[in-house]
Amino acid sequence: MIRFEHVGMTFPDGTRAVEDFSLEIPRHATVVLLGSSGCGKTTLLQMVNRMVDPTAGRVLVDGEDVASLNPVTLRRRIGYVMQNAGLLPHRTVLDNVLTVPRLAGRAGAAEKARAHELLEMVGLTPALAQRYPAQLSGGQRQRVGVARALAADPDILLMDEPFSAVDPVVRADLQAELLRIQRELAKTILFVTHDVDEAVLLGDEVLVLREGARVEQRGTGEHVLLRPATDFVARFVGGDRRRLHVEERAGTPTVVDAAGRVAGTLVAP
Ligand SMILES: Nc1ncnc2c1ncn2[C@@H]1O[C@H](COP(=O)(O)OP(=O)(O)OP(=O)(O)O)[C@@H](O)[C@H]1O
Repeated sequence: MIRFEHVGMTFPDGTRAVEDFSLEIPRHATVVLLGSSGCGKTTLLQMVNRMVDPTAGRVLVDGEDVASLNPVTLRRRIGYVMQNAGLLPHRTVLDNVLTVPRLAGRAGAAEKARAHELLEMVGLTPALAQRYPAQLSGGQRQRVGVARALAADPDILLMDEPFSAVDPVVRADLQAELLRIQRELAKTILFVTHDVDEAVLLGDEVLVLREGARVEQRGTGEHVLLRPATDFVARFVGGDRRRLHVEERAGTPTVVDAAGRVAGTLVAP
């Protein structure tokens, strides 16, 4: 469980990245922070693993104030997947996945076997384990990033626009893979994106943010699409340009993609 209690962040240069933000993310849920560039999404995410310490309020992980926890120990408990994967270039794929176990002094046969399992889980063939990041495609690198984040078996995954640097087809594959992994592993996921379709697809709950991490709307993705609470949300989720839209099917508001396939039904919040 992750809980933000009235957090604020004013950087030393006076930039007020987060004004007053509160949120509780239940265990095993995926919550998506959706908003345009600079609205404070990354700052919020990084408060959870103490890459940023808020200047107001507090963040709790499983009931503990993260400010009271050692940042290094905390980060080993929390998986972090960033844009462009952030792999170590001079380490093989396998070694990259073993980064956290190695830091914790546990990179024996059992951890190596688990790393191979994780690579398979994210859809990579065993032959890739000995390659270096530069010898992989962007999509493969992102998969390694996800495997690395899972290697310490964390309860929490922080994902900061993890799929934004790949083409739409690879992106759709990675999203499907994440949904499958989440069904199997049931992590608590905080996911940042500026892609509305991605937010609707992945989020049990979606928060639409604007500058200062002000919450314009929160609810299921379908609700945000069907009933934008403000003009800002309506503009942000667009109308005609959406791949996903809502239409009435057999009396039920149904989310349909551009090809007419059903992506979900609307459930009251
Ligand atoms: N170290 C810093 N010092 C000063 N301002 C900062 C710092 N880090 C971030 N900011 C500012 O805080 C605001 C929020 O930044 P943040 O990276 O959280 O936004 P974001 O929503 O994640 O954006 P993006 O989608 O572009 O990654 C921005 O105005 C940014 O310029």
